[in-house]
Amino acid sequence: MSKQPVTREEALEYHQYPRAGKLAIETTTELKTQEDLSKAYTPGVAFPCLEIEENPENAYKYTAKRNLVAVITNGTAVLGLGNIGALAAKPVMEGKSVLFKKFSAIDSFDIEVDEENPEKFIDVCKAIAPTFGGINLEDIKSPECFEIEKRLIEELDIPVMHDDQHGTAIITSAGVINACDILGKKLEELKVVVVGAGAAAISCSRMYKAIGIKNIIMIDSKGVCHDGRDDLNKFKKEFSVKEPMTKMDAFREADMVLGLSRPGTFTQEHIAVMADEPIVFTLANPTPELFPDEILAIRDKALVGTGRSDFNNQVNNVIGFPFIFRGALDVKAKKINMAMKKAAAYAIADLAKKPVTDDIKAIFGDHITYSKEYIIPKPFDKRLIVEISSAVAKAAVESGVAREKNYDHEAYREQLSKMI
Ligand SMILES: O=C([O-])CC(=O)C(=O)O
Ligand SMILES: [Mg+2]
Repeated sequence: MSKQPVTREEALEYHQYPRAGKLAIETTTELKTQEDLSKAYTPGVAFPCLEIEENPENAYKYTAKRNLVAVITNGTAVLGLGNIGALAAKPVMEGKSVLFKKFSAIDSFDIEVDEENPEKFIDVCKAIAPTFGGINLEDIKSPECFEIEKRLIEELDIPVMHDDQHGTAIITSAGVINACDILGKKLEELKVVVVGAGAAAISCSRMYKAIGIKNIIMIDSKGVCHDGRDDLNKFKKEFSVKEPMTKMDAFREADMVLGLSRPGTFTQEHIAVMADEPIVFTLANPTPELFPDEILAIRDKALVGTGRSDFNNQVNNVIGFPFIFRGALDVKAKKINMAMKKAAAYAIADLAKKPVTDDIKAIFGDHITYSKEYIIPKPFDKRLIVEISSAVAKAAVESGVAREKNYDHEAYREQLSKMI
């Protein structure tokens, strides 16, 4: 049984009115008089141009670069919809831009690049990079996404993050840390089945290892990734198990399944053979691998999370990218590194343990407390920006990737608390 709280008609209407799309551009300076015009445009505009020519750092002072992120895709792996192309990906990218603006006051352009060739795509990103303070890569298929991100990180001096990899890894790490805490399971003893072997799956599995999980079995569209297979790319090989086994074997007594694939890749029969109080994250978007009611019908003690806004435990990268970039931009970080990602994951996990604020209770009801039904903060929690962005900024400063030399943690937290 599937729940469809948002209808197609409602969603289409939302996108069509009051005007087509979800974004517009606004100006930040006055432009009323002839004098304003002379400052904003020629001749006055030449002065900041020359300042920047002399010292590129001045772009952070005289242009919108400092608070501007590009949301870039080529449309090759959009949500769980697959390769729907650059143009059809535009609503998702506009959506990400809206989230940047609403949740962390970051301006962004959505950029849909009709180019599947990784080298050419990298060239496009590098060529437009001067405009931006950061680049959020989105919905680019694997394995190409790994090389694209790696090269851009190496070759650009602004933070570049492929959100489907690291955003998802950070959030699901926070989720699994808290799920284990609540269920009394230990990360080191957890048996985890990862269904899907794309960008998010690989990145989550890497981060799970970094937080102490040892037993991971990865399943792609052909079955369990094991050493006897000759069709695995080097990323899947990182997680291949020694001996062949069936999907059902993989699920037997597993403590957790992380679904990052598409609807129907595992079923109630698989959930039925999992360990006591299984952790089930069905994160395919928009339609999960299995719906929560289908999971709970067969295992009423399961701890369930989806990627969607309409169920408990929304394990979605919206909790991460707006705040991670906020912290990175504010200390003019050159990169987003593992120290910053881990800091974000623990900040998210810790926030869920604190009592929720009245405005969250007003939306979701008084019952919202740290429990199986609430392991991850809600996207509308105003404390997210303070906790995550400050944790990321501090980690950037401490790990030596920040350009900002006078970072004051308490003052920054204070500033963040007034931002949204
Ligand atoms: O857009 C979302 O809800 C999460 C995401 O990045 C994806 O599914 O690709
Ligand atoms: Mg995505």
